[in-house]
Parts: sequence; structure tokens; C-alpha cells
Amino acid sequence: MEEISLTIKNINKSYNEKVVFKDFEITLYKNKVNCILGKSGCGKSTLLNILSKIIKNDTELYSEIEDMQISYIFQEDRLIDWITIEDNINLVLKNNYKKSDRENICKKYLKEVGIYEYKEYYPQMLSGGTRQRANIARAFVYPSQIIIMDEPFKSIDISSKKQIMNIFKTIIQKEKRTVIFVTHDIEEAIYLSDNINILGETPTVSKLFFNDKSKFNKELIENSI
Ligand SMILES: Nc1ncnc2c1ncn2[C@@H]1O[C@H](COP(=O)(O)OP(=O)(O)OP(=O)(O)O)[C@@H](O)[C@H]1O
Repeated sequence: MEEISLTIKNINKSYNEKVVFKDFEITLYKNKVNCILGKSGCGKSTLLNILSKIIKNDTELYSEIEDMQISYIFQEDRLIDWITIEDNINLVLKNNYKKSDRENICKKYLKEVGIYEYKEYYPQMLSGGTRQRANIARAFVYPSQIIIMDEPFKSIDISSKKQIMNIFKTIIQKEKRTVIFVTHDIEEAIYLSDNINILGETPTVSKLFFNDKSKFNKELIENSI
């Protein structure tokens, strides 16, 4: 199947005298899991924030994802603590789906992430892993074309991490979404991603790009960061 590229260029960002990006350019692939790896401080969060317009690019940005809807999965879950899991999901559904469809959509995604039986629980009653499952459901419930994930599995304990990554993998294989995935964990990157962009140090350049999943190589990636 032909890959559709999404180019973002003219990325420029300095914080005072610290130049993070100077005419940086990145190509993402539509409906793929696009991973971004790089040393701490190379600008991964800055890049995500520019793409999602949380911070402003210093110059005019050329972005082929400019008008696309984005949902997010962060390391911390950002669920609202004083409403139930179901209501957290319903908050997203309310503005995007007809009332008659909402219950079924909520049920479908809570079942997919394996927490339907917790729908009436409040987030603080649940483990970090269960909350992150709710977070994943919420990101997919939103009719976004792009899902931005910033270290989504970092604070999940080892025993549930693999399970949650598998849930994500199963859903993303069925859904058409373009994922932009930042992580420090190379094994996680190899397991979940369709391509891997390695960023160099600031002012940041694209150092390496791997897009053949069958040739992902842990050692090579490790040595390239
Ligand atoms: N608001 C800010 N003010 C000043 N400098 C900043 C600001 N935000 C980021 N920086 C600097 O910009 C550079 C890139 O930061 P950024 O957080 O984007 O990197 P990162 O690759 O996401 O790092 P990490 O992997 O540690 O999360 C770093 O040198 C950081 O100190």
C-alpha cells in the first residue's frame, strides 16, 4: 500500500539564546505510528507542542497536519477526578456524536481497552494502568486524525505495560489514525512504531530515519541516539 507523507517544515524555535530548531523539517506518514527518539533536551516536547499549536513556531510553519483534529495520550492521564470514567469519555462524545450513538461508542472503546466494568468508578479509585487505559479510550473516542503520544507508558508498572501496549497496538491496527509517538524506550519504539525518526542534538537536525519495520535494530538505534 502506498504511503502518504505529511510534511512539516520551516520549524524554528529558540528559547532566548538557545536555538532548538533552525529550519527543521520532518516527514510523517499518514495512518502510521511515527516515532520520535532523541537525547533528552533535543526538542521532542517542543516539536510536539509546535505541531499541536501549544507553543508558537518562531516563523510561519508549513504543516500538512495544520487543519487536522488531534487527540493526546500523555504520561499522566489528565482524567477529571471528580467524574466517573464513563463521564470522562462522555465529555468527549458529547460534542462529537449524536446522543443515541454515545452509549454504544463509549461501551465499544471501554471494552476494547478492557475496563468496561470500571465505567462507574472515579479515576482516583483505579490503578495507574487502568487510568491509562481510560486515557487511551478517550483519545480514540475523539474523532481525531492525529494522536500525539508523549511517553504514554512511562509511569506504568512493568507487569501491565506490555498488556496496555498490546491494547494500543490492537486498536491502532483497526483504526485509521496518524500517531506521533515520543518515547525514550527503544524497545517500546521498535514494538509499536512503523517508522522511527532519530533527532540529533540542538540546533536539532534529523539524524536518521528508519521506515522498514523488519529492519529495526535495537543496537543500531541505541548507538544512533
Ligand atoms: N520554556 C522553555 N524555556 C527555556 N528553555 C526551554 C523551554 N522549554 C524547553 N527549553 C529548552 O529547549 C531544549 C529542548 O527542550 P525539550 O523539552 O523540547 O526537549 P526534549 O527532547 O523533549 O527533552 P526530554 O526528553 O528531557 O523531555 C532544552 O534544552 C530545554 O532546556
